[in-house]
Amino acid sequence: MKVSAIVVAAGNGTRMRTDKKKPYMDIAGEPLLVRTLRAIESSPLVREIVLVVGEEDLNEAKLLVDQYGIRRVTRYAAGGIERQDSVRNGLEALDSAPDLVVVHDGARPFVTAEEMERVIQAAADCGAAIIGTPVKDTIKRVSNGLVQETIPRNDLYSVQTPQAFRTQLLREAHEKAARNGFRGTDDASLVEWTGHPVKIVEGSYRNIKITTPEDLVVAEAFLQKDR
Ligand SMILES: Nc1ccn([C@@H]2O[C@H](COP(=O)(O)OP(=O)(O)OP(=O)(O)O)[C@@H](O)[C@H]2O)c(=O)n1
Ligand SMILES: C[C@](O)(CO)[C@H](O)COP(=O)(O)O
Repeated sequence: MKVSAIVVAAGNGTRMRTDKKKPYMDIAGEPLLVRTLRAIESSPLVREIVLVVGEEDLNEAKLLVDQYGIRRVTRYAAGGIERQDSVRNGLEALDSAPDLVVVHDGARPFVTAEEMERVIQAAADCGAAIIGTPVKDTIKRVSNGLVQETIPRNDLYSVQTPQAFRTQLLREAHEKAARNGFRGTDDASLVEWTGHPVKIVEGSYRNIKITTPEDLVVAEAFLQKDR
């Protein structure tokens, strides 16, 4: 079974509020993107990685990959306006047609080989699988500053990446979404929208997305603890 990964790292990182672009920011001595690529490479199942970065950052990304000896990045693609566009560009850049494709955020450096294996196995069984964790907070729907309702959380999950799919299924979902103007914040939502079931694989609260400055503090604390 051939498995390829698409790592999307072409976002603006606006919520991080720094001059340096988020994937190239240093976290405890190493760029965020390098940490994420190493985490993906720790899975023996992933044979090649397509790295999606901002067009203007292609040279910087290639330099990092060389400098840090990341071996499985075989192709690059330029990012799009939204995450969904970046994934689509990554899909188009895939070398051949792998059996499965795993999409992962460049901003999630704490994914483990074990999580990758479980999500890949689940996708091999049923076509589409994603990592998620049960919601810990109480969730309320709010409108105009007023709580409208409290949503029972016993069946709510916070969804992460990696998300793994049969390649053809993900390609068709992206193509259909593009034709119909459907937008989603993750790849699974496109597949769900086509009517195909998506399996949830229980993940870890450590697999955070580095989004705001507080996340850097948490990330450094995790790394400190692991030393
Ligand atoms: N047009 C985009 C938007 C997002 N991403 C990637 O998708 C992942 C999740 O995005 P997130 O970090 O939430 O968003 P950013 O766009 O990077 O940040 P912000 O929303 O704060 O601008 C990140 O690895 C980001 O680089 C991407 O490749 N292309
Ligand atoms: C795909 C994702 O990581 C799932 O949590 C997330 O939706 C991407 O983040 P964004 O803020 O929607 O770009």
